[in-house]
Amino acid sequence: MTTAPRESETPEMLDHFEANGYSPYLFFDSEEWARFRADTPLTLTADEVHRLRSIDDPIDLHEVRRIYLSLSRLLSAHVESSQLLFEQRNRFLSTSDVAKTPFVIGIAGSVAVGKSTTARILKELLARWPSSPKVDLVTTDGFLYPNAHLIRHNMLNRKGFPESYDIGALLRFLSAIKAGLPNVKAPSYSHLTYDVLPDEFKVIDRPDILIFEGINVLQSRDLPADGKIVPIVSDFFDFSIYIDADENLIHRWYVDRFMRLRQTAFRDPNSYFNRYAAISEEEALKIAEGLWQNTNLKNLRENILPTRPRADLILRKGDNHLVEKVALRKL
Ligand SMILES: Nc1ncnc2c1ncn2[C@@H]1O[C@H](COP(=O)(O)OP(=O)(O)O)[C@@H](O)[C@H]1O
Ligand SMILES: CC(C)(COP(=O)(O)O)[C@@H](O)C(=O)NCCC(=O)O
Repeated sequence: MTTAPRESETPEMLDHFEANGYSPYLFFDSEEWARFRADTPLTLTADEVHRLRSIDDPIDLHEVRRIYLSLSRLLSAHVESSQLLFEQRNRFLSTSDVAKTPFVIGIAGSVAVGKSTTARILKELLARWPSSPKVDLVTTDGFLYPNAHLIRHNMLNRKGFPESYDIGALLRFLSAIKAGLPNVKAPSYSHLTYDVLPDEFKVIDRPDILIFEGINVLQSRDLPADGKIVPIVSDFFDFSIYIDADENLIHRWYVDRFMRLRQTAFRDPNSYFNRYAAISEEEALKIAEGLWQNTNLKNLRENILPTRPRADLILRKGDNHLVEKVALRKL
């Protein structure tokens, strides 16, 4: 049975385009989307999904089958066609000594929406394609300025906002990846110490696919005063995904996760948040609410949500982190 895509959907999904009575997206509910997996094999086990998911993210094998197999199949079509285009271009240039650069997939969305889980599940699914591609995953938090810099510039409470990232370093990293360079270093971040790890790098050595995940990956920059056009992160993407959910749900996920981390990660004396493991539940709730309202929600509204219409694919989650709707950009 074929599914006829609808050209309009709920107003909250893509209000801007809907308001204009047209949309560059096709919309599917999760059951329609699930059918596109066709005969894509399920290559993950329940235990592996359990291991890959973040704390408080209830994703299970059923959700992987329902949502992520279709996504893996779609991405396989995109990667294959980029390979074909690459071969055609080499014929056009009468050359065979240009190496193919990594296919880069960007994953954006709010803090606490579950980007990390999606990125890790995708990485495993893609690496298990019959062609066994080499797949790497890099998160943008490594490109945050160190806390010492944020404190010096009085912006520790702006962590995650555009100015808290070393955007030059981030663009240099992606340029090097897309130039096909070997052994490109990506800086690391620790959620435990809440800071970048000055001497820890991940070496990215010409993977077939690179997944690049972070709240800021679809953001542009203000035009500099000298009027020079500068590249933006998504110029380096071959495909981009935005993980979406109602802000009230993300709010709940953030606060619930904070309260759960209080009983786990925060107990580690090395945790930046260790001081919140010992305070009363009421006080801890106040801290979590403050971080959500003053930093993460503000950032979502001002800098993250406005980038949603740039994505090639939007996964809209409902209660319990389950994807309810999918929007796919028309070609
Ligand atoms: N304070 C913290 N201590 C330990 N782990 C954390 C902390 N905050 C977030 N994490 C973990 O870091 C990862 C990234 O979280 P986040 O940046 O909110 O993005 P997302 O929820 O979209 O993956 C998640 O796996 C989350 O569980
Ligand atoms: C590091 C973050 C900006 C998230 O980056 P992400 O990995 O989601 O791209 C975020 O986890 C964060 O620290 N936000 C600041 C407020 C807070 O402590 O929640």
